[in-house]
Amino acid sequence: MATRPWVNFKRLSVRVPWWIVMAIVIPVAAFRLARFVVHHRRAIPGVTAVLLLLYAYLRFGWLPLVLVALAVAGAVGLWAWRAMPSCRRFLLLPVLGRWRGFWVYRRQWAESLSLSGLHKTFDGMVLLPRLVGVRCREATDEVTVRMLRGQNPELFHKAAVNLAYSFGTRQCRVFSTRREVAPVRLGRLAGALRLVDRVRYRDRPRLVTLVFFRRDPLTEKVEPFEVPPVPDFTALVVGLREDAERYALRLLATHVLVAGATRAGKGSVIWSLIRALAGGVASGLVRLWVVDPKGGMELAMGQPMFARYEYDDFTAMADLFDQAVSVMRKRQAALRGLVRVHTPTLDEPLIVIVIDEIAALTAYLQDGELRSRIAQSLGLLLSQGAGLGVLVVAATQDPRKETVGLRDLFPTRIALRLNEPNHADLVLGDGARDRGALADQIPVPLAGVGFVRLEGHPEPARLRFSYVEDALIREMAALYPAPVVGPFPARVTVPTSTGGSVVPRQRPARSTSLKDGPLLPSGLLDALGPRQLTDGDQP
Ligand SMILES: Nc1ncnc2c1ncn2[C@@H]1O[C@H](COP(=O)(O)OP(=O)(O)OP(=O)(O)O)[C@@H](O)[C@H]1O
Repeated sequence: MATRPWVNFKRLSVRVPWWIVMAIVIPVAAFRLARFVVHHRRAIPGVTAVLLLLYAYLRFGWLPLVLVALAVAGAVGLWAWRAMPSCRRFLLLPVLGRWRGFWVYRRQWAESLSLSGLHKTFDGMVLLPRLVGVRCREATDEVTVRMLRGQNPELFHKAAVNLAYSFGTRQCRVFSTRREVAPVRLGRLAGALRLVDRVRYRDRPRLVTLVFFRRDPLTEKVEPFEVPPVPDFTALVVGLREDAERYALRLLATHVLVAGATRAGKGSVIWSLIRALAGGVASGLVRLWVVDPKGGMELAMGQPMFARYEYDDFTAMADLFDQAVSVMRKRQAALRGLVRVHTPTLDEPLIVIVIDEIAALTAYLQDGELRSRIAQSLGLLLSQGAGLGVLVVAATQDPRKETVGLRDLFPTRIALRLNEPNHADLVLGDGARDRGALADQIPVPLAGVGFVRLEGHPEPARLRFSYVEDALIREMAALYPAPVVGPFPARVTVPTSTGGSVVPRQRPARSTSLKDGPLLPSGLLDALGPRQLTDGDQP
């Protein structure tokens, strides 16, 4: 016998007047859509595409949608197969940015910012910083935020950790200036483009950029980069930044101090830099004067690349610095009134003095007379040598003033793993640690990871220097030996992996005059400007 239902829903149902519902829903939906499009003009192509697909579906059914989906998937697959980098840059990362902007950031914005203490109350209203845009990079999400009136970037620095965890990441860095800098414009339209750039890249103090890390690209060892035949002293690629972009060090007219606890990877900074300069070393445009006071433990393998190499005789080291001062003085006399920055040429090359442990010369050296002689010469070089093409690149384990009294004379400073929390401020300047340079928290296995100040950015950037293995150093030494020239010939033997030593092939230096023009890349010539070239030079 059929059982009757307990409740007969059909009898309870009410007839819906659909025409009334549609008369309300359609205008409301149209109005909201129009408002969305007005507020998000960039979404117009997407909205148009969705409306067209909807129309196609209503008119012709599923088939057109399936065909469009197949065509789009095929085109994207082909693009990714043939040119993955451009596909990532122009399609995949922007799409990811849209998605994460909507799903991760906008959806949780009010809650996360309020709970992180970044809201304010005014006139009975709760105000929140405005999310301006989200851009995905290889490893990071860059979220641009307009601060409220009465806020400054320091508030965001303090809230950075809370923000990171609120949005499901472990690390958030706050930058108060633009992440990207205006490109160097060359060619016919350069003038007009520079004008556009001045507007486009103008300073906007009320915007901060929150950089959230989806993954840390610095946990993997960074492979050495290719050796440029002509080094660009304004941009020597030596490492990888936390946003997975290459880090280029500007060596032109600066001195570099590398500070790091023992086994922090100071050697990898020096070798990455030497590798980036190797092309210039072989051509004679760069001369490396190397001082290795730890008895040649760190740098001996690259000896053929060095125009001068001192590792056991402290008097010879002091002489080397004195000779560097006299080169500097000669250049001063020759260039006085003509240029402000020396342009390296084969006759007047860039002299880079590399010191593996500067404290061994300025603090630990027992002979007080020699120590003060070295300190005086170094002081002169550091205060006057940069513009004259006599540069100092020094490493130290201890960045305190007692050990490196000349610390503040190094304009470019790199902090690797450090022993004390306050050492980051000593190296990178006051407040660096508060702005994210947690150099004392770099794990021991992450050798070669450190912080630097990028030009124009108050917040330090995190990066990892490339690791140049011993075998590659030997190969570099054989491929890019310094040309033999007087008056300071290098004492050259290369230790081999089997314990013996060889004398590498060395080429005589090619003499040139200023008439041949400096062997510099166009980017550097542009940076130096036409005033820096003497009459006979051909850029
Ligand atoms: N950039 C790097 N990437 C990966 N591993 C590295 C890197 N730099 C150094 N290392 C590892 O850390 C070890 C110590 O490196 P390195 O000798 O350069 O440190 P250091 O700071 O110069 O040491 P010391 O204070 O003894 O002079 C190396 O043997 C290597 O295994």
